[in-house]
Amino acid sequence: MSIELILATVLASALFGGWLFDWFIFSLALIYGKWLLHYPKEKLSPEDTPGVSIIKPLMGVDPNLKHNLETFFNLDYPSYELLFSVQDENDPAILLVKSLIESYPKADVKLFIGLKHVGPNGKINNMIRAYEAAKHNLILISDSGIKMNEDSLSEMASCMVKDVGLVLQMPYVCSRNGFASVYEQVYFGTMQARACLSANAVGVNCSTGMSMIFKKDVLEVAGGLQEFGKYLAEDYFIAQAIRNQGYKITLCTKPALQNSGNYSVTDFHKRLRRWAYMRYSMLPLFVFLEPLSECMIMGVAASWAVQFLFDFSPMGFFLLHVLLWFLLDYVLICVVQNGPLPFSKFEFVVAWLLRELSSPYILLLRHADSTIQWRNKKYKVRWGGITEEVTT
Ligand SMILES: CCCCCCCC/C=C\CCCCCCCC(=O)N[C@@H](CO)[C@H](O)/C=C/CCCCCCCCCCCCC
Ligand SMILES: O=c1ccn([C@@H]2O[C@H](COP(=O)(O)OP(=O)(O)O[C@H]3OC[C@@H](O)[C@H](O)[C@H]3O)[C@@H](O)[C@H]2O)c(=O)[nH]1
Repeated sequence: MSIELILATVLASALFGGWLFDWFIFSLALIYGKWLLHYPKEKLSPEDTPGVSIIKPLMGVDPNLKHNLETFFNLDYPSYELLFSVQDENDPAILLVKSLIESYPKADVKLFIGLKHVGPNGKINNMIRAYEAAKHNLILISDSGIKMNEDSLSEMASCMVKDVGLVLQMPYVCSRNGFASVYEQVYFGTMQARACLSANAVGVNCSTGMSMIFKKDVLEVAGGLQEFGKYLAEDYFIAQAIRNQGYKITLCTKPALQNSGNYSVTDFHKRLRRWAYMRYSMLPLFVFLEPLSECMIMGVAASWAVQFLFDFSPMGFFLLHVLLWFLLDYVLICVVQNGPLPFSKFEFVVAWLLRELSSPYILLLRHADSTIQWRNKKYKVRWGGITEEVTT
């Protein structure tokens, strides 16, 4: 056997193994998702509910912000405080928060204006003063675009049992008008849900910090929130630090409802590109692994592998692969939605195809620039996650 043939056989076997592994990830996500999201967990009794400090870092106003923030004033939870932080004193979000404070005079609310610089991460800088002032040990960090149901906080708190240090809400989205909303929903209900559910099922850190509740005393042992200002992916490193102390990280039984009023396919692609940039820069192994978890890329690679190993028709294999992936993605989004999908099957097909066909391009785009833009700043993330702000 020639060396070329040996190498090709090893490569084809590895790709075929990777293809089987992708179906394992799929199965894990479906089973775990059904178990987690469809079977209600025991609720906390009112006397067992710990107080929660909710930090809302705000930057700018969008058409849904007032409605989203108002849902935090109407939570069905006995003891919580709301800590709004706004870094720029000219930010229109300040007037909005003040008007909500007037409308809800009984709410326990504080507004922090101005940032404390502890590192390049703007979100952390914005939140530090609120974090320091928080009076409860349980802290919920909740991004500006998040909308809560009345029972969302009690669902999250009931997942925070003794050996758990961090509860995350899996990212999902509210249904809004237009195709961009369908597109976001399809992304978070398929690709992201697959990674997030399967990873959490086996204890792999796949943390997205848009809505996460943690124990302050545990984070303090790791240096406090300020310690994570040096990372852009502060959510990933906070989760890692909490886990290093022997605490579990768990997913909440209800997903996070992102409901930003400004959304478009182009903006969403920019956000996905930023996230891919962060993952690739801090965990370079992802440059190879992540494309192989994409339907089209793995389909092409596995089609070549089965032709080489088993003399199977690559075109027939590819079409079967895409069909099965598509069907399982549809089942997965139904599991995540946990109710009727708010769009038609046709819209799902179009959004799914656009997502699957554009994602290799987005993953490639990550390599086009060595810096990344987040809100009004540019950053460079180094291997291992340490980040520096780039000023031009
Ligand atoms: C042969 C195939 C091997 C497949 C291996 C799987 C490779 C991972 C594939 C996809 C990753 C998707 C990433 C999920 C979304 C993460 C969202 C995100 O970027 N969030 C950032 C902003 O909030 C955050 O700062 C970054 C966090 C880092 C996430 C690391 C994700 C690890 C996911 C691993 C999933 C593997 C599951 C294995 C189960 C057996
Ligand atoms: O400079 C900044 C940037 C952002 N933020 C706040 O951070 C939150 C998230 O910002 P965006 O919506 O722009 O970004 P994303 O939804 O992509 O964030 C996500 O990716 C980056 C991670 O660090 C975040 O934890 C995660 O939620 C918002 O509440 C925003 O107001 C700041 O307070 N200051």
